[in-house]
Amino acid sequence: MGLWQVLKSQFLCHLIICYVFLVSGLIINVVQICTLPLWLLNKQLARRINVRLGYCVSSQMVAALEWWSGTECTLYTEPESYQLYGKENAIVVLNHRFELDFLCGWTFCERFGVLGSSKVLAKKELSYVPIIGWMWYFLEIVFCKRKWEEDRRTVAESLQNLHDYPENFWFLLFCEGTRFTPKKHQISMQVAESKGLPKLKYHLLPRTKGFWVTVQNLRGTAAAVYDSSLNFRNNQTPTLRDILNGKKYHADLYVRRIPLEAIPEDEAECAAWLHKLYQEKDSFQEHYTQTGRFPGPIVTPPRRPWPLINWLFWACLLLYPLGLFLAQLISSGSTLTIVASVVLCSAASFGVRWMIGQTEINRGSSYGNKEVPLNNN
Ligand SMILES: CCCCC/C=C\C/C=C\CCCCCCCC(=O)SCCNC(=O)CCNC(=O)[C@H](O)C(C)(C)COP(=O)(O)OP(=O)(O)OC[C@H]1O[C@@H](n2cnc3c(N)ncnc32)[C@H](O)[C@@H]1OP(=O)(O)O
Ligand SMILES: CCCCCCCCCCCCCCCCCC(=O)OC[C@@H](O)COP(=O)(O)O
Repeated sequence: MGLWQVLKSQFLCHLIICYVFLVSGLIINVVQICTLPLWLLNKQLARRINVRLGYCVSSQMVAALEWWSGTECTLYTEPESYQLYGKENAIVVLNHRFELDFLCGWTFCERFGVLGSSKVLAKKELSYVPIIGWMWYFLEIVFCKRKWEEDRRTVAESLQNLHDYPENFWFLLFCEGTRFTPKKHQISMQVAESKGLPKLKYHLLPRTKGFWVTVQNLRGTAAAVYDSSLNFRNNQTPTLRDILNGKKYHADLYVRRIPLEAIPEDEAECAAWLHKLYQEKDSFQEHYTQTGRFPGPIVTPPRRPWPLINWLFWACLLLYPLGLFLAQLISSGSTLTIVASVVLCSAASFGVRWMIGQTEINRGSSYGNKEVPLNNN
């Protein structure tokens, strides 16, 4: 192991990265709150400002993946489709198997210039996560409770608000609704069987209602669905902790562009279309398992320097006052101040651990884990 690699695994480095993320994130949350009056005066300007503020936060995590861990991301797609990425609004359908799938998604958003404006249909619980969750309110992220009776109205309304969004965006949908575990897979395949649908090997059975409501409400706003399949080389399943430790991975992403007009408007037909899509996605994963690659040509966009520059900017801004504060703290010799600082640091460290825990599959929700009465035809 080289010296640089040893350095990356040091707790002090993680402390610095987390400190910069935490403090800059909270500053950005405060600035976002300050943009509230602007929403009344000039909504489009407020949105554009928030896109850039959001970028300052999300791109720090992208920088950790691309520059700190050095993870490589390869894109398999048709060159004609590649020309359009980042230049139109799109609905992205991605498999949900990895703790880092959202971060790989963000990386591609960054490379195509839509990171600040990227959106997702996210579970409501994520809106309470400090910094990221709070930031998402201002980025008009669509939250759902995963209870269709409650979601059908709120999700449709939030999607309608995106009609006049001033920047190109990608709207991410994890149609599986939860991350893959063997138990959730087993239960969802029982549901598939009860519905007379073919079994999937690499995916959970997709939930079709969110997809239908998204497509219907973004017709005229989004031009296409990007059917995306992610995998990591050598069967690896990286975690956010691995990335903080500077471990390098190689992600492969396969994207097919499907014009939105190709998707049926009728709810039942749209559901059938999505089930067929997931059967195709399953065959792409099988191809990957057999051959170690996805079908189609490779056209990988290079990583860009902006996430690193953004991180360096915040690091310079925030590490200097921290150094001054620590020097003063030590020279003051006040036990009370020292104890108060230690308590504050411990609370912050606990907070970061909790946030990282949100990305871990073994701390995931029980959604899709419960046996359902199988009375569907
Ligand atoms: C190109 C690179 C990528 C670019 C990336 C772009 C942008 C990045 C932006 C941000 C990144 C941040 C990422 C953050 C990640 C956060 C993601 C999440 O939070 S995922 C969880 C929330 N999202 C979803 O759940 C979406 C999918 N769900 C739905 O669509 C649901 O329908 C719903 C709208 C949420 C409603 O939920 P509900 O539970 O009420 O679902 P249903 O009504 O659909 O369920 C009943 C239905 O399902 C059948 N059923 C029952 N059990 C199961 C089971 N175990 N598996 C499958 N199906 C099941 C049941 O029979 C009913 O069937 P039917 O519909 O026929 O009646
Ligand atoms: C620069 C790097 C600094 C690192 C410091 C720590 C930062 C921690 C940030 C945490 C950000 C969390 C936001 C995104 C989390 C996405 C997790 C996810 O994918 O959600 C899962 C849901 O889809 C389904 O949930 P389950 O039903 O599987 O349960």
